[in-house]
Amino acid sequence: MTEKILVTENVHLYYGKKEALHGIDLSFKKNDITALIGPSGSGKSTYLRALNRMHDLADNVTVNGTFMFNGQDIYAPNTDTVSLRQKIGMVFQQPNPFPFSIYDNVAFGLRTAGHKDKGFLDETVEKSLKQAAIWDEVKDTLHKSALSLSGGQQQRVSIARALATGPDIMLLDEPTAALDPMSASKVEDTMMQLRNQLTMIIVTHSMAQASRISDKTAFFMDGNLIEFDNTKKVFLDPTRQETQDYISGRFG
Ligand SMILES: Nc1ncnc2c1ncn2[C@@H]1O[C@H](COP(=O)(O)OP(=O)(O)OP(=O)(O)O)[C@@H](O)[C@H]1O
Repeated sequence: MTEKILVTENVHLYYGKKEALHGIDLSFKKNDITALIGPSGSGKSTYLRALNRMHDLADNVTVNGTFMFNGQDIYAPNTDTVSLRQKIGMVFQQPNPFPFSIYDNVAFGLRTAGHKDKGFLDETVEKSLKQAAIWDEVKDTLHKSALSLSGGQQQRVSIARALATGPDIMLLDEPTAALDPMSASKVEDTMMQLRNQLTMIIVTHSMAQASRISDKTAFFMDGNLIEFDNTKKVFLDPTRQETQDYISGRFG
């Protein structure tokens, strides 16, 4: 049996009275990379943000449905959202380092979780920056401000920060969209290197990126999941006409 790390069923989400997701059923296999694709406004980011309860921070959002992470109910009233987000980390479109040093950025989640031991922090910061494929570029400047780095480097530091707390799942919302092509390709390489180490769910507008890096692709339209399958199948032989039209650039 294939192991599903995250199972969502019948997900409905409302912004005020407006229904943005109309009953999404989507499950993720451990260590798969899944691309969420679809036209602007189709609900990809809305769905992604529901997976680690980012909508809790807004007061007009209602989320209904089942969200099970390793058999645990993400929306159970006793869920600690800080530890949830350490296990289901997030990387955003705009690199968002804190105005601290590179080291302090990566150590941030560990310190929040109460880790103080310098040896442990040093080791984990180094390991995370290596995993995010940026160690060689920053190892001599760890105490410089993260804001002094290029956009692509900042994005890899953001990935390292998310990795430091040992997530099982990483949510990435258009992580390369704000970067120049060279930086985008480095961030994409980083994701490829993380393949098999954790489960990744990535929202992307780049069909080329989705087909290059993902195992599975989910196509969203108007708040509905239209098609979900192996990436090759979705791109080469989609079942639904809407998917075909979207990937061939007829709309979106
Ligand atoms: N904070 C919000 N308040 C009200 N409506 C919202 C909010 N955020 C998104 N929406 C609406 O929810 C729907 C889905 O938006 P969402 O951003 O999830 O789409 P998307 O597929 O990620 O789009 P894009 O590719 O442009 O990022 C859209 O109709 C959008 O206008």
